[in-house]
Order: sequence, then C-alpha cells, then structure tokens
Amino acid sequence: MTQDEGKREAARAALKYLRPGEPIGIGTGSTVNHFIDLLAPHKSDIPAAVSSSEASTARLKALGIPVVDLNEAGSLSLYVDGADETNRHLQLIKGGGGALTREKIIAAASRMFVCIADESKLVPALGKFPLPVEVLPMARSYVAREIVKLGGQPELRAGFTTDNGNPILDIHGLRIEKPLELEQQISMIAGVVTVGLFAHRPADLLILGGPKGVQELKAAR
Ligand SMILES: O=C[C@H](O)[C@H](O)[C@H](O)COP(=O)(O)O
Repeated sequence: MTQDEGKREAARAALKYLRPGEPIGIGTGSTVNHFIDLLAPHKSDIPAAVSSSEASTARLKALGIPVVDLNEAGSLSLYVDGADETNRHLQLIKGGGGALTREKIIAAASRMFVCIADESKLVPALGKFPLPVEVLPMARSYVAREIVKLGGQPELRAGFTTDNGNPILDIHGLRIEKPLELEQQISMIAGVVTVGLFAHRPADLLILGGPKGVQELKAAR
C-alpha cells in the first residue's frame, strides 16, 4: 500500500462520522482532498461546509457542496482535517500546506475534530517535521530572532504566502517535549498569527491508514 492509499483509506473511514443535515468543517491537504472526493455520494446529506482554504473551497464547490462562512455556520459538530505529525495524545503539527490559521479557528469552533492521516504521521515526539508559524510580514525577522532564542532554526518558506497574505517561517531542529508550553510561548511572540502546533486543541479522534488496514485512536489523556 502506498502512502497515498493509506491517506485515502483513512479518509474513507471518516465518512461514518458524518452527521446528515449538519454543516461540516473541512481542512486542507492531500488527505482531505480524498475525503472531499469521497463526499460525492453523500452530498445531499451535507447542507454546507466551512472550508479552511481557497483550495478546499474550490474542490467543495466543484462537487456542488455550498461553502459558507464560519460566522454564518456557528459552531460545528464535526471537523475533518489531516496533519503533518501527530503524537499519541493527538497533539498535532499542521500547516505544511499553509492553511494552519483557518484550520486552528475551525478546529476550535468544532465539537469533534477527526484527524485523518497515513500511519507514517504518528511519531513518538513532535518536531521532526518543521513547525510552521504564520507571521505578519513586518514581524518576520523579529519573530525569527525570538524563535532562535527558543532553540529553533527558522526558515522563510520561499515564494509562499498564505490565503491571509502572510509569510510562513518553518522551524527546524525542535524536539517538542512540552507541546502545550511551546504552543503558548510561540503564540505569545508579537507578530505571530498562528503556530501550527495543535496541543491546546488536539484532535479528538485519529484515523490512520496503512498496510495493515485502518486504526482509530482516541487521545491518551
Ligand atoms: O496546511 C495544511 C494542513 O495542515 C494539512 O492538514 C497538513 O499539511 C497535512 O497535509 P497532507 O494531508 O497533504 O499530508
């Protein structure tokens, strides 16, 4: 089984959590793209979606699923999204595709966050995947210097701006032993819009696809 097939199987397993008649929150990335595609036969059950990126919005609309603003939808019962890394507490690194800010908002506004991924994303400690941080343009260098003080090596994501018009610093060299503390520390740096560490709002359920099939994990809390 390829990594992409693992993503697709995880996405397929998430379909059973759909709540017919209720709007759904939709993340961003290649795993979520599978999930959106698999929604086709269920679209009459989905009145609307709240989307975390322009890319997911375009894909949902192409399928005929109406996309609404979060302000209009209110709180959501279900949010489905991928991750770049997860630990056993279902704390995540997200933002490899640059959609971390809208993703964090929708996750916060949702009662159940189902994370879908291929099994390579489950790691003993977060931090091998460079941690994305969205920053306001004028704060880029200042935030980078503050991150060096925390022991990370920030690298500007070249030629990239988020859907919000901001740059991203990818932080290398972090072994994240205390995700809750680090999320708070980085979030407090002036000029940081969002850090792609989802520790205060982890996933509620992790669905992993791999050669041995699909496994579902609840957070060890
Ligand atoms: O910004 C992008 C998101 O956080 C994605 O959920 C994350 O990068 C995982 O993407 P993929 O499903 O393509 O591995």
